[in-house]
Amino acid sequence: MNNLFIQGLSIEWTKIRQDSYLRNIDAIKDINGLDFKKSVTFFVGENGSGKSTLLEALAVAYGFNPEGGTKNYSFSTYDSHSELCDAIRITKGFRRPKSGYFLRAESFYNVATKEKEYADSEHPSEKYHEKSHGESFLAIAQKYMRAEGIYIFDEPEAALSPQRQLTLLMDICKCAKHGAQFIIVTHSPILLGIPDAEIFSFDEGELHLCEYEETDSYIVTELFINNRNHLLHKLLGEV
Ligand SMILES: Nc1ncnc2c1ncn2[C@@H]1O[C@H](COP(=O)(O)OP(=O)(O)OP(=O)(O)O)[C@@H](O)[C@H]1O
Repeated sequence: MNNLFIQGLSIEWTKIRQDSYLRNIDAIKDINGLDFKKSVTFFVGENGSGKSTLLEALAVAYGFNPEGGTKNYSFSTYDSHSELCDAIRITKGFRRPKSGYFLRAESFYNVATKEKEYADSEHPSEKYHEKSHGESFLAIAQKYMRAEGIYIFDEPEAALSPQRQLTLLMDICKCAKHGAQFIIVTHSPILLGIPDAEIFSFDEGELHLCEYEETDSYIVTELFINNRNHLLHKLLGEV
């Protein structure tokens, strides 16, 4: 027993159509239950391996808007979320989060637009559209991240420089140390380095736990940096 807000999930496959594409995603199709044991959980894997599909379903089942934001955001510019959202059952802990945010790179523009619309004199807009992509992304993460919150992030590194990824890493560790929970899809070898995190890999079929050094993000980055000339020669030949 731990004190996480989201302790695990299960999928009711009877609620998913027989011809649904979800049944063809190798890492998802055999999931019955999944337990979270650490305050920081990562989903890693190749493009198209199903990370965002599972993360989005988890976020929506927990009460977040499919396109992101706080739990108070309620809008939809397009209805693209999968039937997995209705089939997921979340095991909740006994604590209630004091804050929360579902951050996703792909619909961040729409969330920033809504933030402006929702603003009033008591809650002035942060004018995210007037900041650079990376500046606004980090600003929004920092505005909502605090102790005892629940945070579901889909590729938060997408707009961030390596230095700002380190800033985000520090903020995540600080909040996690004080009771926050993070579930994060990432390709970033920097963020994945967060100590004592649990990493679920969506590669090689069934979803499984792996070590930092076993992730492609680490292996490919390490290989490239330490063997750049050799690797480029192999990849590009005499071109
Ligand atoms: N509406 C849909 N209809 C059919 N297939 C879909 C649909 N949405 C997603 N898929 C497929 O489901 C698979 C998983 O997609 P998902 O976005 O979860 O991948 P991902 O691991 O998050 O990838 P990335 O790292 O590129 O973000 C992909 O093969 C994708 O083409």
